[in-house]
Amino acid sequence: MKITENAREQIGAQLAAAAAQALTEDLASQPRALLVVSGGSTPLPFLRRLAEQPVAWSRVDVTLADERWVHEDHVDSNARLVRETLLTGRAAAATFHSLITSDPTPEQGAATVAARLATLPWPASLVVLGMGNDGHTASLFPDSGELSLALSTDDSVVAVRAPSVSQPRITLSAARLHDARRHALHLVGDAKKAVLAQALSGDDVRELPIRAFLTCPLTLYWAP
Ligand SMILES: O=C1O[C@H](COP(=O)(O)O)[C@@H](O)[C@H](O)[C@H]1O
Repeated sequence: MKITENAREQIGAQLAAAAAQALTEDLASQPRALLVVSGGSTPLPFLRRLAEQPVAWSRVDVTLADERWVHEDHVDSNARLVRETLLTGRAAAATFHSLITSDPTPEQGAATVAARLATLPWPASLVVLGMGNDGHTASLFPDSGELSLALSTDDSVVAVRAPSVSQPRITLSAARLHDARRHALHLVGDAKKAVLAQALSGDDVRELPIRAFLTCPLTLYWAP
């Protein structure tokens, strides 16, 4: 295994241990706990490791920070990623809440998804955010016409279209993503480290939407 792969496995394992601890702590004083995870490529080692953790998974709800509006068996589906990595082994007992409906567009499905999310035990025990090289997190894209709405609305979810991505998306709003006891930012690679440094040195959220979460407080899990 290469050194970077090893470091990425290790940081994924550290985040998995922290997520398990957060869920276990909260489950000691509440009947159910909620975990919000991100999609994309970065979370794979984290989700695989988390699936092995000893948590009372039958009392855990899991949902996503955002989703591409594709069928759940599509290669780009974040739900598929969660089902194939996290919802295996011990964590198969968790209850997953998808951000997708059978509606043809996220605009048509958003109300159904919001109603689904309203049944979950907020605040989440942990929201795990990722970040793209353009500073987007969840589906809060700098070039999206819906960015201002997603940053300001009290609604749970927002349908998003952005020139930089091919598929329509649905994202938890900034307000909903803030509604957690703990936040983690999971990044790999020097390019993302540089974007984070840039985000920390300015304050225009529309330029780098990750800035909306830098004061959560946010625990950084980074590997080269
Ligand atoms: O599109 C997305 O991108 C970011 C980062 O993805 P990665 O592949 O670079 O890890 C992710 O956090 C977000 O949830 C996802 O939908």
